[in-house]
Parts: sequence; structure tokens; C-alpha cells
Amino acid sequence: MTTTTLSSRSEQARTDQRLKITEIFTSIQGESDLSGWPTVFVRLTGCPLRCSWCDTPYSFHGGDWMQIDDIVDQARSARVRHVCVTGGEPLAQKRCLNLLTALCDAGFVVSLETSGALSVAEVDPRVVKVLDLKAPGSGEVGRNDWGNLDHLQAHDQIKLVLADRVDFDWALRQVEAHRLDRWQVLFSPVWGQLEPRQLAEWIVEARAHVRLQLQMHKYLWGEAQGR
Ligand SMILES: C[S@@+](CC[C@H](N)C(=O)[O-])C[C@H]1O[C@@H](n2cnc3c(N)ncnc32)[C@H](O)[C@@H]1O
Ligand SMILES: Nc1nc2[nH]cc(C(=O)O)c2c(=O)[nH]1
Ligand code: SF4
Ligand SMILES: [Mg+2]
Repeated sequence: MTTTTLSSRSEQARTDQRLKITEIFTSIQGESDLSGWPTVFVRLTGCPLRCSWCDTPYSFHGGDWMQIDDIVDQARSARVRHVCVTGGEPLAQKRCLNLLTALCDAGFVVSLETSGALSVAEVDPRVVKVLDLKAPGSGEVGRNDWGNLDHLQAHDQIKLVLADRVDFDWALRQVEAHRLDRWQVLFSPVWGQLEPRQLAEWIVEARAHVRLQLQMHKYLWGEAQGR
């Protein structure tokens, strides 16, 4: 084999191991049942959905290419044990699967925030998947891939972001219809649209076996900061 083909193959291999990244930052995990832990966030660029209430539209475009090895090294330099891979929609980049496994191999507790619109079947089973199924108020309810429920482990979680009573009633019906209480179900109010106290009262009134979740980071640093 000539040296040119060798170098082009290794160049190809390196290209195969890169991802478009919007930001890498360290904060307090504000969501899921891992909230409160110091966590390094790897936010991937791009998303095929456009949830009406998305608080991260800046991740839809732009970003910089990074090699997976460099992402893992940067995560290590954060000197925390938890990593949250998010976006944008992280699974929109197939190579995210390699990043997730590399982070697990590096010894991190790895969580993945994903919309559930793309298959989670090939995600490393060590990863804590947080499946954020979309309610009607998001405008993306049609994108939910219910087949993803077949690929959830006991440690995975299902999150439903709710904008109003219509979303709440829809969510209760989904919990029943798909027996979502086989996993931890989180009900989270759309920031600035649904009063947290209102959602709390609905959950109690309904005696729903779901867990109220609030975006802790926004109470700490406000929506604008949102990190
Ligand atoms: C920005 S998304 C990125 C990951 C993935 N695309 C998803 O939808 O889960 C991360 C999480 O932020 C939360 N989120 C986004 N905008 C929100 C808002 N306006 N109010 C409450 N939660 C929001 C959703 O729970 C979502 O799961
Ligand atoms: N502090 C903090 N915690 C988070 N948990 C999930 C987030 C996300 O955007 O996916 C997020 C975020 O953006 N900030
Ligand atoms: S799927 Fe996630 S990143 Fe994409 S628009 Fe919805 S909330 Fe935002
Ligand atoms: Mg966020």
C-alpha cells in the first residue's frame, strides 16, 4: 500500500471521528434525576426538530468540528464525574454513538438528552438516556418514535415538557397507554409558559405517579444564562 493511501485512510479515520460541537461547558446539572451534580455538558450542533418552546435555538446552526478524542480530553479537564451529551439533537450526528461509548470507557457517568425522535437502539447501554418525548404544545408531537421504548433500560428516564393543561392531559394518557411508569417519568413545565406551582397542583390532584422536574439551572442563573 502506498504512503498516500495510508495517510488518506488515516485522514479518513480522523474525519470519521469528528463531531460538530456548539459548546462544552461545566455547570450544575439542572435536569433529570441527576440534577444537582457538577457536570460537563457537550452540546452538539443541529436538530431536525423545531419545538415551539426550545430554549437552545443557537445550537441549530454553526458549531465547530472537534475530534472525539479531543472532546473526551476536554471533558476530562473539567475534573467532574458526570457528562451530559445534549444539543441540539445529539443523535442527529451518527458519530455521537462513538462519543457516548468513548465517554463511558473514560469512566464518566454519562447521560444523554434526546428528543426520542431518532432511534436510541444503538446507544451504549451504560448511558443514562433521558427521552424527552414531545407533547402537542411543542408542535412536534408527530415526531415521537414510540418504538424507542423497546430500547430503554431501568436507569433511563422519560421527560415530558408541558406547556398547558392540554399537554398535561395528553401526557397522562400517554403514561397510561404506553405504561411509561415502567421508567421514571418527569413532568417539566415550559419555562415562562406554565407556572411550576400549577403543574405541581395538577400532579397532586391527579395522584399521577410522575416526578415534577424544574430546570434548576434557570433558578440559579436565570433563563438568559441558561447554562
Ligand atoms: C435543548 S434540548 C436538547 C436535547 C434534545 N434535543 C431534547 O429535546 O431533549 C434539552 C432539554 O431542554 C429542555 N427544554 C428546552 N427548552 C425548554 C423550555 N423552554 N422549558 C423547559 N424545558 C426546556 C427539554 O426538556 C429538553 O429535553
Ligand atoms: N445546567 C444545565 N443543565 C442542563 N441539563 C440539560 C440541559 C440541556 O440543555 O440539555 C442543560 C443545560 O442547558 N444547562
Ligand atoms: S428536539 Fe430538543 S433541541 Fe431540538 S428543537 Fe426540540 S428541544 Fe430544541
Ligand atoms: Mg439547556
